[in-house]
Amino acid sequence: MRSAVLRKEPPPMPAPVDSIVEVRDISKTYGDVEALRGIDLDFPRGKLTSLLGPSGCGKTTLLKIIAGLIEANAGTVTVDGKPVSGPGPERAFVFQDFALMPWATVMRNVAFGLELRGVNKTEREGKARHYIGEVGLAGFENKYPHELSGGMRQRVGLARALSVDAEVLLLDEPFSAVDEQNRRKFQEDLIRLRTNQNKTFIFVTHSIEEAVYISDRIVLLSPRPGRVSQIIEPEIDRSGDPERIHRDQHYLDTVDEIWQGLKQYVE
Ligand SMILES: Nc1ncnc2c1ncn2[C@@H]1O[C@H](COP(=O)(O)OP(=O)(O)OP(=O)(O)O)[C@@H](O)[C@H]1O
Repeated sequence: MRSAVLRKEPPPMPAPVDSIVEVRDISKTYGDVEALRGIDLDFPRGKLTSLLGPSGCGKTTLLKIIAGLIEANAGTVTVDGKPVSGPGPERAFVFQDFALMPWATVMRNVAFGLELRGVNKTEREGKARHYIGEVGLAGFENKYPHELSGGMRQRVGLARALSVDAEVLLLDEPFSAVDEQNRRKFQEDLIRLRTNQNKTFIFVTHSIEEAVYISDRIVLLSPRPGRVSQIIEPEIDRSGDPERIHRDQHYLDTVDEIWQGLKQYVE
């Protein structure tokens, strides 16, 4: 006799996430200030993850620990399974203030990372020219930083990070110093670059709208000491007109959901 018991199929195994950066139990204090406590995070390869949270929750600190620019008090960061003990060629940091050399042209600034690695002039300038084009600065190769707008200087910083072929790009509020128009334009460029270049981006921002608009995944940190409070995957369809996306109900609902979670921390 056949059993009457209906057996349920076991649930399908979730697809394994291919993480390029793994953060395990990271804590950081500055003197008496506890900035981060017990951070565990995986950053999927080829995706853009934003770190979002109230001012002072340790977003920049976490980014700099991943970059190897500052040391954690406890915990580990690995990139492709290798422990981070300082800056490395597989990671590039785009600074908030662009950190350009004022006495050097756009070309030299963009090629500088390659120059430091001993790449010959023809090769490094070829590569730099390609990325200058990718970030929309073709024709500005021989200009100096003071001849460029804030938005353009920021693009130079991004082109420099792209040209060293780092797999992971770490961006610390790259849009904070530019006007709204440039910000929108750059967000779109970043979405395009993420798709075309297949790089992993880790991005610090203050803006919920920006995080939802550009991110595959958003990590919400709680107020100091920063801990992971929520991970959101906005799943926005970015194929259409950016204006339409900004009015899309799913986009607006996601922004609101994050705001509801964050507003308790804002006086
Ligand atoms: N070098 C430092 N020395 C002492 N305290 C520091 C240092 N750097 C950061 N802090 C403190 O650690 C905490 C976390 O700073 P961090 O800049 O990482 O936060 P954040 O979330 O990026 O802030 P914001 O959103 O305001 O840029 C803050 O309270 C900050 O004042």
